[in-house]
Amino acid sequence: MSDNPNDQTATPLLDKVRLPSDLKGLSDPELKTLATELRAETISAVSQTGGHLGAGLGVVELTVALHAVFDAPRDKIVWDVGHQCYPHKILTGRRDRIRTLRTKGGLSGFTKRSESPYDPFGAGHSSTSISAATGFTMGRELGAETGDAIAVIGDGAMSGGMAFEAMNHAGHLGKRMFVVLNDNEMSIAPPVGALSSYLTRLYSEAPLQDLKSAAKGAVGLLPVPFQEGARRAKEMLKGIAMGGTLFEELGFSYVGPVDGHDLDQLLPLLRTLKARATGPVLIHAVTKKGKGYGPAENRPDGGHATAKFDLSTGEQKKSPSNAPSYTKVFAESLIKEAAKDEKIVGITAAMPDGTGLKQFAGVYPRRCFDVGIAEQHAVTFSAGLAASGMKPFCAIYSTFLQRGYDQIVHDVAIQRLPVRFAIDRAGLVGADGATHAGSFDVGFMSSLPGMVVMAAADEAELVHMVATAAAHDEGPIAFRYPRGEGMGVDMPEEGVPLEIGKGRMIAEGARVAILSYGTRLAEVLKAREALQARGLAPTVADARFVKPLDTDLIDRLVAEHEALICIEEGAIGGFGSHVAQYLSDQGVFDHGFKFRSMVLPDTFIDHASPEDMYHSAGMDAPQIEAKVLELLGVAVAKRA
Ligand SMILES: Cc1ncc(C[n+]2csc(CCOP(=O)(O)OP(=O)(O)O)c2C)c(N)n1
Ligand SMILES: CC(=O)[C@@H](O)[C@H](O)COP(=O)(O)O
Ligand SMILES: [Mg+2]
Repeated sequence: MSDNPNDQTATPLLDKVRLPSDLKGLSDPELKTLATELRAETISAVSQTGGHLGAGLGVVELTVALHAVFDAPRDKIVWDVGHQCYPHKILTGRRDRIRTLRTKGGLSGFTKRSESPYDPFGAGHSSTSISAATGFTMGRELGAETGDAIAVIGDGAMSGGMAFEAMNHAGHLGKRMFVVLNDNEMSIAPPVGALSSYLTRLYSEAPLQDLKSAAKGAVGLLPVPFQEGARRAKEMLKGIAMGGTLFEELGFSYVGPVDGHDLDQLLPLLRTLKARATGPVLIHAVTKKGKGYGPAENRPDGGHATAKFDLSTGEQKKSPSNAPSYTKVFAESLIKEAAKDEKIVGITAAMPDGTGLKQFAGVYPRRCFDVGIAEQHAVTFSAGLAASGMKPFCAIYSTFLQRGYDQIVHDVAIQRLPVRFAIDRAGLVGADGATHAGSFDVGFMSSLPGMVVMAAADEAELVHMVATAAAHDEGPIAFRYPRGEGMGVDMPEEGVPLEIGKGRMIAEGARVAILSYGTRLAEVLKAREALQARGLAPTVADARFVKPLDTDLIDRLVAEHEALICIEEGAIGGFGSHVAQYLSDQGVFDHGFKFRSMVLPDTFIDHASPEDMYHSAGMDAPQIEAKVLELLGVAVAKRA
């Protein structure tokens, strides 16, 4: 990168690499140097962009080894979650754009098929890679023009149910494919449960430096005619032990544990496997999250995600906050409610920090459960708790709750069990992009009979919604709130349960009424101010509930206005659709009443700042103002 030979970020070898094919001519010592440069480049890039750092640093050597040995894009390297793929992006023709990561128009922070042929499968959510790799494998068996499939999956992701479903199937199919288990003994938080202890046991009982047992079982991978070659392979497999009964029972040959930072082990191992493996193989690589960058290694989460930071100190450049985050407000409110009711418990699926339940666990450790990356289990576990008489608050990001939908329908809603769903990261989340957008929960929760569904317009409302959920024992209830800071409103001392199914009037106006659901209310009020300056101030109300709908409020808005606009941070099929259904049932449209519903467009919106994303969705204050003017037939000059 730099011409200065003293510059620690000088990357002379990496500068010569544009595509994985450029690695083929490099010697093993050169590949080691390349790994050092790749790590430096990754750290330098993320210091300028922010993003997922620790996971990528943990797979630098694996990335180099996989690209040196396999032939992407014909061979399909499938990164689980995809948050560790920045070094892979640098080696696959995207280095020139790596400093655009997660920004508008820039590279995605995850693998993405539309971005590169070297990303054979997109991700963002966990535990999908083995299923996808099995699909590629069977495609090849059925004649598709594709090479080997290699899933690279972390120990956290491996604990997700899908990973086991896929291992079970792939083992049964018995076809040649590879799973690299990248075991850094970390999820975002410390990993949960028996699988984690099992993996640790595998390498504590067969330490990495155990050379004798290393090559022993590798012969088992090989077809009989290759036994002679196998003896030579043994030599190459130094440092590798055999074990992993669990994986073997599932039908995989287990190879490992191997030091995932040692190219002297990784390269010969992968070369041998590539040359000789006949069935499904699991390679257990032991790595360190944040490897090679002190500030990341020393963080309790291995530097999982970071804001932009100072390269020399690792100090993050976070903008000062003006208000508490919604997550914090949720956690503090739940702690207060739990002090009054010992039946309240918290459930998170591997996101104790992200959902604020770590704070709750600090006060009520016995009443908080991290179930690991297992959203389906989290929902049904909550249902079981509710059936036992407890009051579970199941706190899951909107996007990850999608994975537990059948459980919400079948285990919670049909049985009318009072599970409280705290739906964080509702709406557009910004840099994580479309895979992490919380766009669909309003629709999928509100379509369920008996489900009470709320959205907080600000952080004070959230406090009351936590209290409402705590008090609601009649059936399931959900409340949603966005990522990031609140509005900076005055906070109540204590939450007061809201009347179920009742909204609130915010500002009286004339001709047009805007009924807002969720935190777009702030933009609506900005639009109202602009319209007021034109003498056209609309009425503004906050629906609070999509289910049950406040039909009294809607009736009043219809009776007193010539037009109604609904707005929400969600996709088609949510709040606006419920209101439209109600108005249609009432025959309101028969009399020419004007109605508009402002929802997210029917498209997946790419990563950008949340403000940019809402602008491209047509949902910021000037766009709301324009919608009102259009409804009133007031002509205005087109905005850029
Ligand atoms: C379905 C789903 N739930 C939760 C997450 C949030 N998440 C992203 S990465 C991660 C930890 C993954 O741990 P691991 O697979 O061990 O990878 P590492 O970060 O340690 O490399 C979690 C919980 C997710 N992406 N998808
Ligand atoms: C990769 C992943 O799924 C998580 O790390 C996610 O990016 C966290 O999002 P928040 O930053 O909103 O907690
Ligand atoms: Mg891990």
